[in-house]
This record gives sequence, C-alpha cells and structure tokens, in this order.
Amino acid sequence: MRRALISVSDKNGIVAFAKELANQGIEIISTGGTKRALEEAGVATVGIEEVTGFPEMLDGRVKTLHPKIHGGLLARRDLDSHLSQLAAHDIQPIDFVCVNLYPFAETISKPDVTLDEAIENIDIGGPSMLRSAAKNYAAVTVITDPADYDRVLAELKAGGETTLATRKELAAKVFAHTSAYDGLIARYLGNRETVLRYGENPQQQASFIRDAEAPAFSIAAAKQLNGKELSYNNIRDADAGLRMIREYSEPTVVAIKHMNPCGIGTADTIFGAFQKAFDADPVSIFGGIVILNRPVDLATAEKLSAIFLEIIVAPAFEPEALALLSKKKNLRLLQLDFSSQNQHNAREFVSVLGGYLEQDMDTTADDPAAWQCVTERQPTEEEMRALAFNWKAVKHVKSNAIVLGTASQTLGIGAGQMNRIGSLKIAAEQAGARTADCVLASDAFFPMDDSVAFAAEHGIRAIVQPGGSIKDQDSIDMANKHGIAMVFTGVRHFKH
Ligand SMILES: NC(=O)c1ncn([C@@H]2O[C@H](COP(=O)(O)O)[C@@H](O)[C@H]2O)c1NC=O
Repeated sequence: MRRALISVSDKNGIVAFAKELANQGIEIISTGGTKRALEEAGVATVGIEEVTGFPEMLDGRVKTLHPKIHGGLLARRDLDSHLSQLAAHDIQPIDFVCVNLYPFAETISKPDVTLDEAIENIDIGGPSMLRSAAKNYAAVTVITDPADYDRVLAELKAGGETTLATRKELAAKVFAHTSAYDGLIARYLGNRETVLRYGENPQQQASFIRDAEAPAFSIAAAKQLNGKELSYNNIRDADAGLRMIREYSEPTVVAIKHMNPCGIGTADTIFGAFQKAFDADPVSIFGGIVILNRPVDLATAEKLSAIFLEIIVAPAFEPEALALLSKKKNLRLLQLDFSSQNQHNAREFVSVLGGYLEQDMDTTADDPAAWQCVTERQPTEEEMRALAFNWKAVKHVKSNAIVLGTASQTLGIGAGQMNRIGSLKIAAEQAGARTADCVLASDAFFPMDDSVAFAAEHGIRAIVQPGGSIKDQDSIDMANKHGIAMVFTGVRHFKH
C-alpha cells in the first residue's frame, strides 16, 4: 500500500486533497494538528506516533524527526540493499510528502513579535522531510505548495502515479523554497533585514536586506549620525551617489536627485567642490542627497545647512560641522569609510516579471590614454581633462545620457530620454550660456550626426563617446566641419 505523510501549517485545501489521496487507496499519516483537521472532516489517518513509536515531544519540536520517517523517505527503491535495510528495521516506504512550513515570514512581519515567538516558528522537521523527499524524487512525490494539489491529483487519476518529470519539478520547487525560508531566518537572526516604513511609494511594503559581509564602502555599512530613518528611495539614491563618487579621487562633491547626479564638482578643497556641485544646478539640489569624499568642515557645513537636503554622506564630520548640521532633526547624516571605495567587484541583480537578471557591476576603469581621437583636431590638454571628468559622470546617468561640463564641474545633465538629442537639448538648456564652456560626454554612440551639429551650434568644442555606430563617419565629418575634437572610448556605459 502506498503511503502519504501530511503535515501542514496552512491547512487550506488539505481536506479535499487528502480525501482524494485516500480515494486512490493511499494511506495517510499525519501529525497532531493536521490529523485533527483531517479526522474532523472524516478522513482517516494514522498518527505519526504510531509510525515512529515515539510521542510528539518538546512542544512539537520533535514529531517527524525519526528514522522510521526519513528511512521511509530516503530509501532508494531500486537498491535491494536499501529495501532489505528497511525490512530489517520494520520501516515502510513513504511515497508522498505534503508539508508546508511554520509561517516564519508572517510571524516576523508582526510588529510586536518577540524573538522567542520567531524562534518557535522556525520549522525544523518540515524542511527535513521536504528535503529528504525531494532528494528521492525518483520515487517520492513532494508537495509544499497547495497550488500543486490539483495537478498531482490529476496525474494520479489519469495514470495512477505522478510522472518523473513532475516529481523532479516539485523537488526543485522544494529546494528553492527551503533555501528562501532559511535565507529569511539567517537575515532575521543576523539583524540584516530592516523593515522600511514603505517602498518607493507609501502603498508598497519594503525592507532593506544587507549582505552578511557588507563592504565598508556601502550604504549597508553606513553609520547614521543624525536624522530620520532612511527610506527606500533614500537608500537607492545614496547608493547611486556612492557609485558616482568612487570615480573621483580629488576632493569631490556629488549631488543626486532620483538616482541621477544633478551636479558634480571637484576642487582643491571640499568647500570649493561643494560650491561647484551646487552651482552646477542650484535648483535641482533642493531635497537631494549630497555626498562629499572629504571630511565636512564648518565652512562647508554652513553652506550645506543653508539648503534643504535629505541626506549628507561623508567620510567624517568635524565636531563643529556635526553640531551645526545636527540642529536639523530630520537631516540624515551618514558616515562611511571611503578608504575602501575601490574595493568593489560585486554582482548586481534586478528583478523582472518571472525572474531576475544578474550581471557584473560596470566597474571598468576608463583609461583616457587608450582613447582614440577620430577628428582632424586633437583635444587640448584642458579639453582632455574635461572629457575625462564628464565621461566619469555620464556613466552614472540614466540612458540616454549626455553630460556637459568643464574639467571640474558638470553644467548640464540630460538623463533618461528616449532619443539622444533629447537628452542633449535638456543638458544644453541646463548649462544655458555656459554651454560654450563645456565639453560633451555621451554614454553611447550617436546614431546620426544631429547631436554633433547641435553641439557645434552651441559652441561645444570637444566630445567623448564610445563610437561604434554605422554612421560614425557622419558624426566625424560633422565634427571636422566645425573644428570639434572628438574621441572614441570604445566602451559604452548604458544605464537602464
Ligand atoms: N518537529 C518536527 O519534527 C516537525 N515535523 C513537522 N513539523 C511541522 O509541523 C507543522 C504541522 O503541525 P501540525 O500537524 O501539528 O499542525 C508543519 O508545518 C510541519 O512542517 C515539525 N515542526 C517543526 O519543526
């Protein structure tokens, strides 16, 4: 006789499923609460104690953890040695396992949950049975998702048994589930998961999950010195800013809005760098995030405190600067170790409907010495410095991305437009009369020469772009016609 072990926390649909298994002549073994639910509904079951010869004990911590259960699940049916060992120990094979786990996620999402309550909701026996059954999918059908009840019944009714392909698929589902279940427990116990007030919008729930070993230069490792708790958008914006600032080793300030830079400035002092980042776009910085790669002194703090900002991130705050900025109760001040800013070579992930994508971070070190000048006129040294500065910036702007700027300051940033000249027009409008002082950086090639023509009309003297369009020659001819120096980097920096 075939046997099914049923032990479920979520009892939805279990009665109908068990009834149908019984109709197929399958004997049902079940644990305490499951047995009560099934028997109240008139489904006869064998209690787990009758199988193990042991009572459920330790408040349910030990019910199914027994060789009579795991032997019955793990024995290979194609090996005589396994079958004879089962017989020698009076163990019956178990052919179906239907288990869903203690609701750990639901438990920890309760606002008043205690650690004891959370710990009691870590299921041990359930995942053990699921994993034993899944390992032996050659013979055992394992069901952890009530959504699979109908599918299993349909196969049993049609052919008397489940197919190997289905059992394998269900086994894979089990390992994905137990791995996610354990991951959540690890993050909870490691204090790595912070439930946020909300996500991108108030109607979205969200949490921040830190890596077990978050690098020192990361938003996950930032020390908050002042202000309200970080929001979902704060975390993403600050992260975007950290990725930007690590491009620059000189005293530099990056101002960020909605994950794009709105101003980047470099100078001999951090005060001067902030002034340049601010002047780049004194309007957009309002409500933004400012990242400084040198300690904040009092003079800079005075400038910073004169505007409304969400967050300031820096390697340190001098005591008077901290005292001044801390007067703003809501202003989030984050301190980070910038000395390790270049030690990142992480993978990154984004979710899509039905899965996720994984890739290396775009940490290519751009080497202007390897760039190729494709025009008659070579860039001057000053132009070359400006091209290098703005190329670092454009890499962090949402595509299609255009950055206009000098060797120490961005002056116009065009982000996220669906055509390249659209981004250029926005950047030029921002730079205004200063467009003629700028060089131009484009994150990807020009599909046609219209952007170069527009640049020429606005007095731009030098351009950096990856090259690689079939119409590159049109852009080169247009640049030559107007005496523009243009270099190709051979590297594209899309950012979607
Ligand atoms: N301790 C054990 O041996 C054990 N065996 C099964 N469970 C879990 O107990 C729950 C079902 O319990 P009940 O049938 O008593 O309502 C299931 O979520 C199952 O995963 C166990 N509980 C926790 O580890």
